Amino acid sequence: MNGAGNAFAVFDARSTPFAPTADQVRQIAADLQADQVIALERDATKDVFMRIWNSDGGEVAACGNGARAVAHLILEETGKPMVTIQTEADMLKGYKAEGGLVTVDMGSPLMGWEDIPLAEKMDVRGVDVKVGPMDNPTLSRPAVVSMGNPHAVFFVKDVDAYDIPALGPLVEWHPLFPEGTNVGFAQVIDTETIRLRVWERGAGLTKACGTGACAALVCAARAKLTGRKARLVLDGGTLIIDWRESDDHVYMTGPVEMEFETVI
Ligand SMILES: N[C@H](CCC[C@H](N)C(=O)O)C(=O)O
Repeated sequence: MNGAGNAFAVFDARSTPFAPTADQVRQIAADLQADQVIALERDATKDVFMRIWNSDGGEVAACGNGARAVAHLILEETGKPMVTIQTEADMLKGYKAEGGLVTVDMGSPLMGWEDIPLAEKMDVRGVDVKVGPMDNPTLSRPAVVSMGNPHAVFFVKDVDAYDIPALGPLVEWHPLFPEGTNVGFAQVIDTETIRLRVWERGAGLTKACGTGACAALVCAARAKLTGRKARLVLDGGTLIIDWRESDDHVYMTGPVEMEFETVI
């Protein structure tokens, strides 16, 4: 399945257990050119439990576009107006939106150093990660936030001016991030539009990143660079991110496509 350019291999494990090894995940992701591998499992109280592995084989707790793809599947399957998806990180709600789009309520952003997590106690507004020459760093002072997974967002003048495959890994596994981090390169176009490219933890430069889009909007709004709702323009598509004051939840809306389905 494809969510705004993010490619997923989704396995329905509600009847047949699916517990791949890291090597098997890597092989599946390579064979199907998937950014993440996702397994749907039964859940005692929610419509489905969603497990997520990055293409490097590591299991993670959150995947925004993956949640939208799963929401689309379960909304179609059940005909319900809203579906609940449990992940390691949070309980998410999925809804049909206008124009065949799908919305997922991603819950509240987490901003404590232990939420991200960071390697030491600090005010997250003071994170000073430098990349490149110390006297004239290529990147510095990312905004950091967790959407159930860690994100470091650099606000830059031109996202296309950066060698993301060279710079991304230097931040992804920086010692300040003991569990690694996703690395966003965000260019504020206007108060309602952000151009975003993401070097994903465990998956590299992808065409879209749902939690990355949420993270970039939250960090931009927190810094008063945009309002609390904006269009996030990624290489693979556009997401509407709305960080609502009413409940502090971040709502992500965008396209989902079933690329092909098979029985194995
Ligand atoms: N690479 C992310 C997981 C997938 C995130 C992305 N595909 C999304 O849509 O949120 C991580 O390691 O936290």
